[in-house]
Amino acid sequence: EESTDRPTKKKVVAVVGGGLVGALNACFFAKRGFDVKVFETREDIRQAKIVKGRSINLALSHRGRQALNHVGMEDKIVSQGIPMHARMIHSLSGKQSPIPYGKKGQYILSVDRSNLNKELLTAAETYPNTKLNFDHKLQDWRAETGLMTFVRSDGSEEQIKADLIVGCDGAFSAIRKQFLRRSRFNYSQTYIPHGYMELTIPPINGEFSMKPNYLHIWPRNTFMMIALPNTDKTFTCTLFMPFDEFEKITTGDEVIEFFQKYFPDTIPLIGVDALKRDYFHLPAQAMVSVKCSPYHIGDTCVLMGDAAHAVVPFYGQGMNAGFEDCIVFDEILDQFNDDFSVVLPEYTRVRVPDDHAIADLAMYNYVEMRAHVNSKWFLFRKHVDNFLHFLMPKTLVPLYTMVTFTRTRYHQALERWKWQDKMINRGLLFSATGAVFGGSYLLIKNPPDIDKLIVPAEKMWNSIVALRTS
Ligand SMILES: Cc1cc2nc3c(=O)[nH]c(=O)nc-3n(C[C@H](O)[C@H](O)[C@H](O)COP(=O)(O)OP(=O)(O)OC[C@H]3O[C@@H](n4cnc5c(N)ncnc54)[C@H](O)[C@@H]3O)c2cc1C
Ligand SMILES: Cc1cnn(-c2ccc(OCc3ccccc3)c(C(=O)O)c2)c1-c1ccc(Cl)c(F)c1
Repeated sequence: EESTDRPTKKKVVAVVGGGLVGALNACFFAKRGFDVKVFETREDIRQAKIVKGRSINLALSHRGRQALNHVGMEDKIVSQGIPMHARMIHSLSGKQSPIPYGKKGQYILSVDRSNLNKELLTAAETYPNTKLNFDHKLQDWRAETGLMTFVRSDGSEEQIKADLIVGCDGAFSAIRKQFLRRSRFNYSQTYIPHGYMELTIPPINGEFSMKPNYLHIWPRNTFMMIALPNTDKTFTCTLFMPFDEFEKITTGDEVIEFFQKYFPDTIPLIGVDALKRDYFHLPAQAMVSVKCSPYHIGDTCVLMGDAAHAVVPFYGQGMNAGFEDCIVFDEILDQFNDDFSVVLPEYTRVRVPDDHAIADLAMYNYVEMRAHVNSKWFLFRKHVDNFLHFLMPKTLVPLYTMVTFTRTRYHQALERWKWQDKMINRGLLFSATGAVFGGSYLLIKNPPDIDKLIVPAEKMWNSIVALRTS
């Protein structure tokens, strides 16, 4: 007779990848009472000296904050971040133009990547039902049995079985490899021609050398640079540029010549010697966009974070989307009482359209900024967005606002933006037609002295053309 008082054995959830999403996911699953085992290929970064390579700071916005809030981490992480209330657009002449994101409370946060990862790992470790296993690299796994093989840095192997495997092992996921061998698994990856490189703006006399509470942007069409503030009063600049442009610059003098031409105001801020040194410190890094579906296999495995959807960083949403994955999965676990056989397919059905939408939006931003966006155009577009939103706050919400400051589903934000764009174009068309007919009527009624009209019209046209092309 099965004893009724024996507690049902806790299901084992293996989180592969102890990066930002994996560490947060461990907290989500641990909070639900699962037996959570995290496997991370790297050593414990809380003991390691420096984490090389990846972007040093990130923009945390509403979606990511909501996920942190769910596991009680929002206040801690926000307190260690720096609010950015507006964009600060740097023109070629060095003029700085702030454009607020919107209402008072609407700001994004610059957070340190490594510190965030450490805090989340420590938070996961506070749950008695969570075990962190570092120096565990997933080598292989089997969907049929849920059996995983990990290899250690000493070459030894370890086999682990779990009820659920959560692949949070990033854009080059080893978990996803098994998905690629299966029929009807859709996969696409795109490396963009741009690379990125990080540079540092040090403090001046112990103080920030630029206004700290801004997302600093130098939009130069093909070349773009951003700077996010750090708590040590430095800024981390990220230079985005085509690889073949990076490759043309081979000497320190050529670096200075390039910055003199495109980002002259940053030379005294970064420093000539530092610029010459840091530019050659690490090679430019690649950026890849990965889309796939389904996100699950049976009731055994699910992909989340960059393992499911790596996006180009031109919307500052990759981590926020991965963090939101955790909330969505948790909500579906609630809905279907932790029944993985129902939860996993439902997660794919609900989440794939949204993660694909943000991947498309990020790529769209990249293409749009690369092609059209210099500082004048950036300012014009954002002021138009803010003006239209001011006129009709409920009807016309800027896409950036929906994506960054709400939890509007990404695919619905995209659809709404397309609808709004159509309305604005129709509106512009309607008012232009009205102006033409109305103007013609007035002209016929009382013809003006045409010579006085040509000059201002030409000036207006030239300024519009200049906006688009200079
Ligand atoms: C230049 C740049 C700027 C960015 N800026 C922003 C931003 O401003 N805002 C934002 O929201 N996002 C930003 N992102 C995106 C963000 O960095 C990623 O979306 C986020 O790091 C994804 O987290 P993740 O945990 O899914 O993957 P990762 O952070 O890649 O973590 C994966 C983890 O899995 C581990 N791992 C890998 N393979 C294995 C294996 N076989 N076995 C075990 N462990 C393994 C890795 O060591 C790593 O710890 C940016 C990205 C870049 C490149
Ligand atoms: C890290 C982070 C967080 N958010 N954003 C972001 C992205 C795009 C934006 O507008 C696109 C646009 C401006 C003007 C016209 C069309 C589109 C805005 C904005 O509206 O301020 C903010 C970034 C970011 C990341 C990389 C680059 Cl290169 C960059 F410039 C900013």
